[in-house]
Amino acid sequence: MAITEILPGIHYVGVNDRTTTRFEGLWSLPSGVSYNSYLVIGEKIALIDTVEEAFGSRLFENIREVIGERKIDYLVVNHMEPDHSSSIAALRLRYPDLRIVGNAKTLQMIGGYYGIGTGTVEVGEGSTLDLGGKVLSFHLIPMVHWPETMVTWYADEGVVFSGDAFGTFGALDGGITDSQVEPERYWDEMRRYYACIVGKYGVPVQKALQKVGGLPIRTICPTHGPVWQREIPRVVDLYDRLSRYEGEPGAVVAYGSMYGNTEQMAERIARELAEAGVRRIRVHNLSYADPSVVLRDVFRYDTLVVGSPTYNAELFPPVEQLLRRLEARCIPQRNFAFFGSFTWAAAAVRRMKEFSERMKWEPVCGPVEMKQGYSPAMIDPCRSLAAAVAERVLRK
Ligand SMILES: Cc1cc2nc3c(=O)[nH]c(=O)nc-3n(C[C@H](O)[C@H](O)[C@H](O)COP(=O)(O)O)c2cc1C
Repeated sequence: MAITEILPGIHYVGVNDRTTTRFEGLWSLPSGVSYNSYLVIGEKIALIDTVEEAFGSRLFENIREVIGERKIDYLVVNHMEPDHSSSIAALRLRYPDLRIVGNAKTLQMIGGYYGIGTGTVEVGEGSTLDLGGKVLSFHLIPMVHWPETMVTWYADEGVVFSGDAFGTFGALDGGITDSQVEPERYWDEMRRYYACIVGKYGVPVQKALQKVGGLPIRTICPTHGPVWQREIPRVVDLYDRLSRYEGEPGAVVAYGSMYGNTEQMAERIARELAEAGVRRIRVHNLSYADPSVVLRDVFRYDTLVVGSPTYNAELFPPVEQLLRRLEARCIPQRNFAFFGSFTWAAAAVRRMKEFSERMKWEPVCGPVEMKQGYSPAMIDPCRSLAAAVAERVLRK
């Protein structure tokens, strides 16, 4: 079997990106990201998805290494986000007879992005494509996380080409399948990818899981990260819990602070949480923390405590940004508590109360509001807030 052959006639031809610093211009990539693409070889050859345009020549080399001068007959486009579709135009130039397979929404987007309107094959829910010896079928999973998204299913081997579903950040350091890599390295990266990229779409992900969950899957080929075989139960369970927004017992304390006074409240609250028996506590100073890590932790844990100074009669901007991101992700439930500070006219605590009302998160207890500097007088109120939060975290 060739080095890239995952299963007979199915090859990994994706690439690693270790140079882009921010995915979507937003989310950090401390250990890179892979753009996965797969060749399915029957009597005819299909390529499933492409890679980010800047890495197109490497994709073409990888394809050539597997099939030499043979032609690709079909490109199946599961997902149109440009990190997977932006090599389509170059691929078409290289293989002019290539037919592009996608659903109606996909084909419309291919026209809009790449000006391609000919040599296409439109498929819908349950359509099949016979490669001669290998039959692929297509199943729509809209809004995971774009409207045109679909998965490709190869029933004979139980392989689902799942697009971004079940994907992770993190380049593939040598290994391709989960038995060739250390899976532990990827769980936090899967959470971070989910929270940043897919997080808003819990309901469509649940629908997709119900649809795909009915298939006897033995291999998941996502568009980012390892190919899943051994770890499928864990991967599906993680996606299920993330898309139900189910947090594990644990508390995130996220705060902003200019001069350290609100920070001292945060430190006190975290210490009191630990004293009360909470073991999983993650404290983030929002001016410095990586926003993708904060989002990951909020998705992971069931409790969130937020602190903010008043800043020009509003929340401190990094706190405001976090709360907006949480609102955008429609997280239905978290144990929530908040604290804040001001010097002459308070606003931060009021804004956080309004946030909890918009989210329909019933706060665990009343807020702690501090006027001017931190002093020992703040210890008791911080302890009371932490006690109420700890009781909720430990109740499970
Ligand atoms: C640029 C700026 C704007 C501020 N705006 C307000 C305000 O509108 N109302 C208020 O009561 N305090 C205001 N403050 C005072 C801060 O709220 C106060 O310094 C802060 O709560 C102390 O917390 P910290 O030490 O954690 O930064 C402002 C401070 C700065 C530096």
